Amino acid sequence: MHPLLVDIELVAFDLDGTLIDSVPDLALAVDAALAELGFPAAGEARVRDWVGNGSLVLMERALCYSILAGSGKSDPATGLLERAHAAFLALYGRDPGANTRLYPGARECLDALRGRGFTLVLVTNKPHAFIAPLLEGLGIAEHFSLCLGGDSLPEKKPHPAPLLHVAAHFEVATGACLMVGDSRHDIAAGKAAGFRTLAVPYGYNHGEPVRQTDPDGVVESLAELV
Ligand SMILES: O=C(O)COP(=O)(O)O
Ligand SMILES: [Mg+2]
Repeated sequence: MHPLLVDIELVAFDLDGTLIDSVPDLALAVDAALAELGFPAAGEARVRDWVGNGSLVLMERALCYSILAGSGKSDPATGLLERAHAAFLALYGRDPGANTRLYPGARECLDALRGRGFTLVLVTNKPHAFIAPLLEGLGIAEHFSLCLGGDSLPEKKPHPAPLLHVAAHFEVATGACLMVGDSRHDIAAGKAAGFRTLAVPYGYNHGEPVRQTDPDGVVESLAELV
């Protein structure tokens, strides 16, 4: 077992970029939403760097890019962003898991931790409505005792509120909790909540190495954790 798990009771997992590679489906929905509004596709490589702050910010980044590329302006009107976001939610919601896969090691890690009695929770910035279809499609819904989305509480990561919420809900001291994530928002939220932090370097962190955020540990694969 990884040294970071010593004295840990609860493990909070990020979803996108940590457990699942969801960018293929996110990018399809972003590009389809942009097309509905008359903008050209942004493409998967760009979308990869825009994931991490929830769906509204994702579409804001996509619109800013599209408008900047097309006209030199970078400030989308509020109405346009609302329309783009609504289009994204509808398009992504049709089949959010069609091209989404678990990263190597993720299932083994969840199975092993669950088997050893850890409380597992999911804390993602993704809208809550998409969590169940994705987890059920991948066969990992039963592993989690609680799932929070980016719209479950007034604040989302990097704010510590979702992590403080899960620690309080299960009556576990924050020092006995570990946050596992791929982005600076996960590590910042974990540190601010008093959790131990573990980063995976293969996910989405706005194009920068997540090691720069000084997590307590880094694993190349979640299998290393167990
Ligand atoms: O939806 C996002 O922006 C990111 O979701 P995550 O918190 O699971 O990485
Ligand atoms: Mg993530």
